[in-house]
This record gives sequence, C-alpha cells and structure tokens, in this order.
Amino acid sequence: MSLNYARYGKDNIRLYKVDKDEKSGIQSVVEMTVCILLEGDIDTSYTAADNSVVVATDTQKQTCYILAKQNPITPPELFASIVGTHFVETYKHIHAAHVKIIQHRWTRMTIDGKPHPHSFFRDGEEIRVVESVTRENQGIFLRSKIEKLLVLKSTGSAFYGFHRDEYTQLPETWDRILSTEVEAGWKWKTFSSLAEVKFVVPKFDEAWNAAREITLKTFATDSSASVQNTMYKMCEQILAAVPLVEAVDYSLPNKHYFEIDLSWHKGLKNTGKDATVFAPQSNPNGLIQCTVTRK
Ligand SMILES: O=c1[nH]c(=O)c2nn[nH]c2[nH]1
Repeated sequence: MSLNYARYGKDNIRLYKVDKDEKSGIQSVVEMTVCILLEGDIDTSYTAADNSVVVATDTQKQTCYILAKQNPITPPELFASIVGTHFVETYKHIHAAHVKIIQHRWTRMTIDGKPHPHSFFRDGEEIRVVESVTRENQGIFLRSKIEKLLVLKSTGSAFYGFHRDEYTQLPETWDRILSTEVEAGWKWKTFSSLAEVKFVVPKFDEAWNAAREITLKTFATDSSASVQNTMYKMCEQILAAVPLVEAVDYSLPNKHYFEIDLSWHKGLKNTGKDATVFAPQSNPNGLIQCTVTRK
C-alpha cells in the first residue's frame, strides 16, 4: 500500500477588498472566495504523522489575506498566479499550488441616473472563476470560466431531424424555449512565470468580456438547430477573439419547459403554435458538453 497522491490546503477563504480613490471619493469593491491546495514533499505528514512538513492551512489563509493586502487581486488570473507563485517559491518542499478563485458580482448602483460612489448590488448568482496550477519548473496553468449565467430565449430555437427509432418519443420542434445555465471555460497558453502573466494582464479582462459578450450574442441571435451547434459557434468565436487561449469548453444544461395540454378543459388550445403556458422543469435536464481547440 502506498500514498498515491496528496494535496491539502484551505477552501472557502472569503476575501473582500475595497479601493478608495481619495480624490474622486469613488470606492470600488471586489469579493472573492479562494481555495488553495498545496502539493510537494508532504507524504510523511500522512504516512508518519510528521507535521514538520505541514504549512498549516491557517497559514495559507493568513498568507492569502496578506498577499491581497500587498498586491492587486484583480484580474483574478493575476491574483491566482501571485498566490500560487508565493507558495512554490517560499517553501522549497512545496512544488505545486492549486489556486481556485471565485469572483462574485457587486455591480455599482445607478442612483438618479448616476453611478453611486460606494453602493453596489448582487446582480445575479453569475460568477467569474479562475482555476490555476503553479508548478515548479513547469509554469503557471490558467483556466478562466463563466459559471451560473442563467439565460432563456422564448423562441429562435429548434430541434428536429434527430435519430428516431422504437425508443424515440420526443416530437420534433421548429420553435421551442431554450434555457441554460452557462458554464464556459477557456484554457490559456502555459505561462512560464508570474512575470509573463503580468506582461499580459489586460488580456484577462478583455477575454472575459469577449467570452461573455460572444456567449450572450450568439445565444440570442443564433437560430439554434441544437444546443450542440450553438455552443460550437460560441467556441469558434472565442478562439478567434483571444489568440492566447488554446481551448474553449462549454457545459450547458438544457433546462426544459414543457407544453401543457389543456384541451380537456373546454377544448382550450395550448399546444404547438397556441402554447403560451408552459411547465418549467427542474429535472431531468439535458447536458451538452464540448471542448474546441485550435487544431
Ligand atoms: O439541443 C438539443 N440537443 C439534444 O441533444 C437534445 N436531446 N433532446 N433534446 C435536445 N436538444
């Protein structure tokens, strides 16, 4: 019997940082949830109760707050790289650091038609996510994500021409509701160091904005033949828009809205082109996934 793999750290580190511009009086806020997991020469802490190799998870949490105080925490790709690099460079027996950052939405309020200097609201559960691994002598691996972006279109979606056999009951449709909760990811080229990440910092927000706009515009405007085809079009456009990204992936649940036949009630028409009242389904849901690469 042997220890095959190990990593440990602190999850759900909640972090808030405010920037106060004295001149303008405008304050800006960022809120994140951070997970740090370390790999390295730590086996004896598992196999031999040797705690001398353990950088305590509390130490990891304190380090996260100190680094947040001393460095920018946005874009999250930069902060993840700063945190990961810190652990790999500070402890010679730590050889890799996994840092996941979830950035929550605090959108500035508009009051009387003007952006308010210090008030914000949570406009949806959508999150911006970065999954990073900083690995000694290999570099910094970053994957950025949009998650929990819930969208719906009331038409402009069809699904017909699919395989039919004795197991198929689903009717074809040329006009359906389409709703999904977007999970989109884009994998960056490997960065050789924190310095290389810092050199391209503006690209991270640009990519997130592009991915979000492409997702929403394609979802809205594509006359969708299927979730599969629409998500592939999103991937193509993001790869074209962000040269430093090597792969784009989507995982889209198909959140079904079922027609309700009400004809039993005095012949009430509510199916097909007469359907206006639907039953949103919590489950089961379709789940369509893909990854698109450059070659
Ligand atoms: O867009 C869709 N893709 C599918 O694979 C599927 N299967 N049932 N409905 C579906 N809709």
